[in-house]
Amino acid sequence: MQDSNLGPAISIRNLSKTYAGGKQALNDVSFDVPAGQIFGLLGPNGAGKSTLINILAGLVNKTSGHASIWGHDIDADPRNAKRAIGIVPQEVVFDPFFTPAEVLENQAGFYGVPKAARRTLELLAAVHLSDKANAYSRTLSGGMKRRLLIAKALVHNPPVIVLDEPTAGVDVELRRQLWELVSQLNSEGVTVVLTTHYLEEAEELCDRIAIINHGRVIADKPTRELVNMAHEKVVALTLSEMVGALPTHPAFIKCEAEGERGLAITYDTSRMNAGEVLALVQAQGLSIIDVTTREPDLEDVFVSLTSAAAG
Ligand SMILES: Nc1ncnc2c1ncn2[C@@H]1O[C@H](COP(=O)(O)OP(=O)(O)OP(=O)(O)O)[C@@H](O)[C@H]1O
Repeated sequence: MQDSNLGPAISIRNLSKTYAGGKQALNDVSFDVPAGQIFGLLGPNGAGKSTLINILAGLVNKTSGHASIWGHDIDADPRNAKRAIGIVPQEVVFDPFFTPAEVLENQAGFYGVPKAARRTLELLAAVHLSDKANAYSRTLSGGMKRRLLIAKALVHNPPVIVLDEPTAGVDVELRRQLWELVSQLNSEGVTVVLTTHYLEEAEELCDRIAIINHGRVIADKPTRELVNMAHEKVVALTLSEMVGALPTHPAFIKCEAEGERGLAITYDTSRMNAGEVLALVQAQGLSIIDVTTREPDLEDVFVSLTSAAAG
């Protein structure tokens, strides 16, 4: 059973990692993963996400700083820190001659889970693999293997699981299934950390998101707040006649003609609202016959934050 923990599920303080060749993969990283949440760790390729996960998993040694999992410091109490976390790796690695039930039994044995406390059939049911319990792993589809990996990470009943790019390269249907599985686990009380390249996935699933870039944390906020950081919106207008001179205003970030009678205005939402944009366009003598707007999304924020940090 899980021991109780009143603090964050994961706490990371001033964590740095420089690899033997001199590459600094993490530079003074600090953040908390609140217990009970789905937490997204985002960043471009090479940002340091895998390094961070591998440190938590005990597979890579940090250079300096501290990390604790469910209240257990990874240096002072590595045994309990490891027992508190289940890692779902990016790559699917199974012995093809074991069956899903055997894969889970072997993993339970590895963690020293007594036979009576094992949950093999329950876990297979949770990942919708009951009917494959005794099939060879090599006969499973890619999606089934990914689900089996999740069950494998759960055999020791960890309060925290980390999924490294769980939906990389999977089709839309399987992605939806995995999202449901993650949400279901979370609703049962498991804290979930996931890394992903799909911003839509992070926006849909995660309560909170940290963005890491060049080994540094450049944002760490509730998802809603992060998305609202994009102070840009677009109104697309269809005008009754050809656009001559494009309308201008200091709060317009961009104004572009689209086709013969279209106009796309990107404006600063901290300075005006859509109604004011329309009024300004009309005041410049243009007659509007249709309007659509586009909400900012996580991608807008991600691009602006990571490109700002690169500059
Ligand atoms: N074992 C290693 N030895 C030397 N450098 C490494 C090692 N592992 C990773 N790096 C370097 O550290 C940096 C961070 O890599 P890391 O794999 O943590 O990034 P990532 O954010 O997980 O990227 P990706 O999304 O591509 O997996 C990269 O520049 C990478 O080349």
